Amino acid sequence: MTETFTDWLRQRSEPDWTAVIGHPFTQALFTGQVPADSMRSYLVQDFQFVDDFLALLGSGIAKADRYSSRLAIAGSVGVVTSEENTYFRRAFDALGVGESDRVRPELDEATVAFRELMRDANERGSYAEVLTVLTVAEWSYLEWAVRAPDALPDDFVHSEWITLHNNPDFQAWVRWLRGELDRVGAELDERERARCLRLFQQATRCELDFFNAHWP
Ligand SMILES: Cc1ncc(C[n+]2csc(CCO)c2C)c(N)n1
Repeated sequence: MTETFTDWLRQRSEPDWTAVIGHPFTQALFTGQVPADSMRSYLVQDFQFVDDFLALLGSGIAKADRYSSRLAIAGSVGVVTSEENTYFRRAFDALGVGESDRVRPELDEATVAFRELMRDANERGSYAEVLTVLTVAEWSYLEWAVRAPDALPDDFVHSEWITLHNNPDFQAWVRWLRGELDRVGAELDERERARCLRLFQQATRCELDFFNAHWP
């Protein structure tokens, strides 16, 4: 049996990985039972997270080793800057989020930690390291979202946050990201693989802390 690089990374990031993809915040989301205050603080912080994530996608485009990879990453940039963006605006309107919390909220500790990890990968990381952080963020979100039941909550703030992360285009993007990291990972030496593993574990921990920060 051949284990892929991304399987290897995930297996060594337990128990945190499983804690992220079955987090009570996501369970409550499935039934529309995340309290409005938690949903508001989570989305306000996540909007700031997405800003750094977008910068990291740019770093991936710059560092990619071939044209087809740059194109694939550029395609996902379009998603972050269109659909994702209107979701945040509409959700902020529905939740009564004021202008300052949309533009420059006070950042939680968990948001700052994640931002620092992403900025570090952006400024100093190799292509493989950038892909590692992107893969944790996208793959973990796909994994919780595909666990959603068929019947979604009525409130779009809850239901669209689920469908943004389990729709076929998003699944294809995560499949591409994993395949890309598997391809690049196969060429790495032991030291570089170990660096990716450390980053994968740290990013998974950041995901867990991010949910925990908005869950009582
Ligand atoms: C803490 C946190 N981790 C991961 C994601 C997932 N994610 C980050 S940017 C983006 C846009 C699509 O590529 C998606 C789905 C998130 N939103 N918040």
